[in-house]
Amino acid sequence: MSAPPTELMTTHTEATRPRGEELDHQRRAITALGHEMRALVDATVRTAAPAEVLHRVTDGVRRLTGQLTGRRRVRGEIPDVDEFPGGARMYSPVTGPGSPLAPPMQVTPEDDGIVGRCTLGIAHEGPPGYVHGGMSAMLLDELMGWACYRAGTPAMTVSLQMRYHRPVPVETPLRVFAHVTGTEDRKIFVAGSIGTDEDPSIALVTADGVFVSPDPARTRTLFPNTP
Ligand SMILES: CCCCCCCC(=O)SCCNC(=O)CCNC(=O)[C@H](O)C(C)(C)COP(=O)(O)OP(=O)(O)OC[C@H]1O[C@@H](n2cnc3c(N)ncnc32)[C@H](O)[C@@H]1OP(=O)(O)O
Repeated sequence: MSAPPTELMTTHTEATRPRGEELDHQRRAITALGHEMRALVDATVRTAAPAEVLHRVTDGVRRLTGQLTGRRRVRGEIPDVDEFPGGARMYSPVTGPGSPLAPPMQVTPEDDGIVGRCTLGIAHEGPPGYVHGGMSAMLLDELMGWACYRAGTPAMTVSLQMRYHRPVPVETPLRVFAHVTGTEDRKIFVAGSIGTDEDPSIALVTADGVFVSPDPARTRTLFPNTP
C-alpha cells in the first residue's frame, strides 16, 4: 500500500491534544461561535436589507474571517476536539455544534433505535416553507450511520433509498428515528424516518439504507488518521 498523501497526514500528537478543562473550554468556544454563525446564516437568508447594507456587512464578515488565523485543519485531519469514531464531532454538518451548516441535530439512543431531534430553518428550505429533500436525506444518512455504530459496526452508506411522503415543515421541531433491521456479513440494513415532534406517528419521509463496514485494510487506507 502506498503512503497516504501528505495532506492526509495527522499533525497533532497525543502530547498536544487538549484534555479535561482545556478541552471543555475549547468545545464551549467552538459551540458559541457555531451558534453565532448559524444566526448569521439565518439572518443572511432572511434579510431584505438594501445593497449598501449588504456591502457593509460583507466587508465586516471578510474582516472577521481574516481573524481566524493560525494553523488550519487540512483534509482528513481529525480535529483535536473530536472523538472519532463514535464520539463528539464538533464540525459535523449534521450534529456538529461548531458547524454553521448543522441544525445541529441532537442524537440520543432510545427504545430499539436512535433518535435525532432538530429544527431546520429557512436556510434549509427547498419548496417555500418546507425542508429541502437533500437535507432530509442528510439527516437520515447521518442518523442511520449512528444506528450502525450503536449496533457495534461503524459503517458507510452504500445505498440510501428515500421516500418523500409529505413535505417536512421548516421551523418545526422534528424527530428523526433510525434502527438496524438486519445484518449480513459486513452489510447492515437500516431503516429511518422523519416526523414532527408533535406527531411522530406520521412519517413524512422514510428511508431504507444499506451500510457496509469496510474491512480493516480499507479502513486504514480511507482513514489514515484514525487512532
Ligand atoms: C457515526 C456517524 C457517521 C455518519 C456517517 C454517515 C454515513 C455516510 O455519509 S458515509 C459517506 C458516504 N458513503 C461513502 O462514501 C461510501 C463509498 N463506498 C465505499 O467506499 C465502499 O463501497 C466501501 C468502503 C463502503 C465498501 O467497499 P468494500 O469493502 O470493497 O465492499 P464491497 O466488497 O464492494 O461490498 C461489500 C458488500 O456490500 C454490497 N454492496 C456494495 N454496494 C452496494 C449497494 N449500493 N447496494 C447494496 N449492496 C451493496 C456488495 O455487494 C458486497 O456484498 P457481498 O459481500 O454480499 O457481495
